[in-house]
Amino acid sequence: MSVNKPRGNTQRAKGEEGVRPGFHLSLDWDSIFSSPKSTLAWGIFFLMTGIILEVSFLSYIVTGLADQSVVDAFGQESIRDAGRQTRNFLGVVGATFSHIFVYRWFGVGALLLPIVPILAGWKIAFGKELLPLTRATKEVVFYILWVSALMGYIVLMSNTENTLSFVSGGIGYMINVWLFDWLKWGSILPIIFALFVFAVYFYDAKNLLDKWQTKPEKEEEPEIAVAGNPATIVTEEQGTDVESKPEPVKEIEYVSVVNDTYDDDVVPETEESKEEEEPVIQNNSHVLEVINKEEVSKLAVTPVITPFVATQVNGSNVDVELELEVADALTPKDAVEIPDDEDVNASILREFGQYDPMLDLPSYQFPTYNLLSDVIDNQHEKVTQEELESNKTKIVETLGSYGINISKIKATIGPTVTLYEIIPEAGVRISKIKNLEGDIALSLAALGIRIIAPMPGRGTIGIEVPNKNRETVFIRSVLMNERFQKSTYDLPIVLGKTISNEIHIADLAKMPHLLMAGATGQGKSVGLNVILASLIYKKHPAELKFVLVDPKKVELTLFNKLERHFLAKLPNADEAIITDTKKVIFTLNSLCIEMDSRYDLLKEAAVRNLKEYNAKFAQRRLNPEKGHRFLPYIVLVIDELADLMMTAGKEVETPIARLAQLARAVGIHLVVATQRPSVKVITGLIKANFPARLSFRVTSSIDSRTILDMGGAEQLVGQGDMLLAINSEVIRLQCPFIDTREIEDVCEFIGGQRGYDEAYALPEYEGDEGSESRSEVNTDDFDGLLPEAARLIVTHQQGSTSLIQRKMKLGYNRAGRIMDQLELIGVVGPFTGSKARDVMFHDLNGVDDHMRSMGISG
Ligand SMILES: Nc1ncnc2c1ncn2[C@@H]1O[C@H](COP(=O)(O)OP(=O)(O)OP(=O)(O)O)[C@@H](O)[C@H]1O
Repeated sequence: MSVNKPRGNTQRAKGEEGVRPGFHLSLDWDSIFSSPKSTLAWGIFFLMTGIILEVSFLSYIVTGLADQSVVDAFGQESIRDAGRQTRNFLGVVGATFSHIFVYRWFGVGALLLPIVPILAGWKIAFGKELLPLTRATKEVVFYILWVSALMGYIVLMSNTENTLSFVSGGIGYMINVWLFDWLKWGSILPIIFALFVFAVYFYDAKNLLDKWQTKPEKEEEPEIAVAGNPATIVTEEQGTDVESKPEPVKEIEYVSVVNDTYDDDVVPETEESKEEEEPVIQNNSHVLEVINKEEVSKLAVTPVITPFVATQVNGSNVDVELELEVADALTPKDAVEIPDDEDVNASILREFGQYDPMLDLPSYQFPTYNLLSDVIDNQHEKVTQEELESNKTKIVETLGSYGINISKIKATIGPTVTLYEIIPEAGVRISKIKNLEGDIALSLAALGIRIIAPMPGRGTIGIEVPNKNRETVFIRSVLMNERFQKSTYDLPIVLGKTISNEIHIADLAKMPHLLMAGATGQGKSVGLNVILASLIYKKHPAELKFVLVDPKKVELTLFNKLERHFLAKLPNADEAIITDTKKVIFTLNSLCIEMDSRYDLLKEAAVRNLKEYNAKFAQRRLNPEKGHRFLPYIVLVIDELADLMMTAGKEVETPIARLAQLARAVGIHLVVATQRPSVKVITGLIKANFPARLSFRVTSSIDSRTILDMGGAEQLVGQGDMLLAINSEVIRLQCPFIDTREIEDVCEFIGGQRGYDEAYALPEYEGDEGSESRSEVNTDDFDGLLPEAARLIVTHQQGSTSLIQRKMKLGYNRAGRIMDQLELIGVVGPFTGSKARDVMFHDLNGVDDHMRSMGISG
């Protein structure tokens, strides 16, 4: 727990010189407080402390004076003797504690003190709050002092200091002695005033009073209380407040992510708005004041938020009626039309705290690292001195034989390759070295030479030579890496180890999509699994959903177990992992609908991206009654694009391109892998929208150029050796290795936990039934020129009615009818306004086959 860290630091600061440093390093406060056993032990410790204090205090109240002499004599006689004499139920310890807390300090008010350790202990031990801890602690502190002061007044006024001073304790008595000098008997007034101020601020007494005043004549008054009961009374008793609600989250390691997701400055904003909105709801004169302050929009709080309250309190609509009355008194129209981005319902926020999606699955446990194999990589020396020397000599000799002299050479040993950086003598042209790439490779007799001339930002020329013994980078080591664990990215993914053995972590949310290519067996599937595992280890199921498309049918099936935690699927779909091309088309279109509806929500909330939207939702500034909901990130993973493009062409390309173009801001990100990085698969449209591209080894430099816009990927050495190109930067990385068994264990670990009732539901795609019934379309009514028009449209790749009109010399009406029929049979997309319709086929054979399958010929 982060709260404990300072303790470790303080210790270090104080006793650094005197204590061996190793001692401090071995104290892992995090694990002391976070392991289940120690949490239970600490919880019970606090519980016991609370109980001991309470028993001691109660006992002292009964036997206090008798024990006072024992406590006073403490230190002058043996503990044993003192123990025998004391009458406290808990002996000398009980008597001493009570003497200090009751007699010296707080009097009977001290009886409240043990509530704090008891609540804290319960929370630590059992992970649940009996009452909200923060709020209860504040109350306890206030009442201890207040009761002490009140008792002090009574004792002082009744002149019973000698017999009853323990009732008020020293503090309460002294307060009254001081007040008495000023106010005589009137010193009770500040004491009562303190209670009043506390009640106003802490229980929002003014709000309650206002509520009571605005509808005194209403018979429904008691009903409101009843309707509000389940939520209101519970919260009042429990005293839920903004700070206390998110506390359970802190107990899971997750807190850093939560903090990142929601900006810190959110809280003060909420606090302010709390204060300002309350008058608006209830009192006309306050409303006018607010208008003067140009905070008109806050009026919208009234009608918009109340239905939300109503739902929260068992669907009662009493509050709704009340609030509409107030709004009518002003300008109801204005009030309704004001956008709801100012809809901050302070009372809901105060009562329920910030919305925390993770509380849907409060007991969710993140997968542990021991599910991953802890093989320590080959301990033997990876690259020997001889290997380095011999490569160096060969490089120097080869270049020398072409008249290129080197002034300096430096080697960096990476997991898969060693980078030799050379500085040629002055006057040598870089292109000359680049041209000798093949010759150098030949003379080094090694596969996978890659020459980087010049190394960006280094002023050198790099030659990467594969190591004889390569290192496997195991997933466990990278996921346990501190940089990954502390990463604050929204969607952190580990991509691999760089040549200088650093872990390369990227934020998929910023990428914002990733295109992967690689010939068969070069590590694509392992790479995809690594990406999925990174996200699973960092994200709570409430924050992230996967849409998994696996046309190969075998690669992603293991993730099936995550269905009720991390997967999203179409309603009525049997399997969450999509293997069928037709279903892929539906899913992609459904994702487009999800994207559009998310955009609508963002627009209505007047925010620019998903993060801002969710933060606003968490602050309860968006009304679920209006369709607002917490939006998890969605990551669409397609394991084999080539397959889909070959079978469905435009039908797949168009939605993918649309998602890639637009979905970033609404938290939908794509990871698309393909074996064949040909231009037919990675079309210009797709490529243009995937700025981040990753290539494992490919078979030709043409493929490398298609995916990376540069050669080099054909020179990689396989088994996860890869090049990552983001914008114009290219990095060579070794992908971590994750085994099928490890994936299986992780998925089983998560799948075995309580999940959601079902997978995250994607919106229904209406084309669903439409396309199913395409084969049942009555083709008899179709225009005889339909096949010809279809070919014309496909040839020109332009879905326009005027094209049919011009080329086929038809009237507008007939051409229009034909266009509608083309849409019906799925050759063109729906009408999109002024733009031409999308053409769903890109070759004549495809469209002919399609028409034949529908019984249309000609
Ligand atoms: N990062 C890695 N580290 C070590 N070995 C790896 C790594 N990635 C892949 N391999 C090895 O390569 C083999 C093939 O990997 P993978 O199944 O990921 O290839 P692929 O590109 O998905 O092939 P295909 O397209 O045929 O499914 C793995 O079984 C593993 O032995």
